[in-house]
Amino acid sequence: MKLKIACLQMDIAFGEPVKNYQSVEKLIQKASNDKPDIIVLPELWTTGYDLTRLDTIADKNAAHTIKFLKQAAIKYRVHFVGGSVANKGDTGVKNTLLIINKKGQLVHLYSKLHLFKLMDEHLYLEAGAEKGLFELEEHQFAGVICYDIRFPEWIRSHTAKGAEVLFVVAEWPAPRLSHWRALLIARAIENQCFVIGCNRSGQDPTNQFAGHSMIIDPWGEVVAEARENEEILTAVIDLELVKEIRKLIPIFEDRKPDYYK
Ligand SMILES: O=C(O)CCC(=O)C(=O)O
Repeated sequence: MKLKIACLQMDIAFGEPVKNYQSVEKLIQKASNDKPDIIVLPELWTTGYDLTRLDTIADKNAAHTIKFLKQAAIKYRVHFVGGSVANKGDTGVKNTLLIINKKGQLVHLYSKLHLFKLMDEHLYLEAGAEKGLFELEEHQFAGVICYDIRFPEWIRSHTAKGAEVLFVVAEWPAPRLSHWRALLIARAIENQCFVIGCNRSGQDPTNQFAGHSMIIDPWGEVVAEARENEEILTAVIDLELVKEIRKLIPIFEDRKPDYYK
């Protein structure tokens, strides 16, 4: 099955959800001219890293964002890996990835498991407890968030269950661009899966972000890569390639998980 992917590599207005919904609405409309199957948004796209104000600006139960993406999914007949948003629940705020299908149904929610202490996430966010696995069009996919890609065992726990594409939504800072590129390519090669990394561009009061969203095939080849500024990055991926490469070098059959404990 072939899928056209569009990553919305966008700048994010710091702590201004209303502005961000408006710019995302325009970007979705623009991306839709190309008739993508899946639109991907970056991490914390409604608020950015305005952590000290998250409690007031987070979306209660992600309800507003879910409604917004459901309407767009139906209007443009497109699936959303809807980036992550600050999602306020009863016990605190989580950094939650939203998967909405083209019928406008909420398919899955995944909240970031590994909180990034270098950016104080652990002081303002609650970690999630669910996996990032989800199904669209009868195929298995996985979605994770930014720092999660530094935990290959977490990613493997998804691909070992059949995920053929790994979506990574991020606010990855520019000083570690070389890590972003190397880690995404490594995750693609070692898991023999497509990796779609959707990063933000621009800056906030403390960070310059890297951009460089990437679409990587299961052989580790970079199919498409954005530069540092706002851009809609598009590519068609063919899931047959996952099957072919997993057959050529059958790492999932050759694994010895009993020895890895
Ligand atoms: O791991 C890194 O270097 C960046 C992680 C990050 O920025 C995040 O998880 O938000």
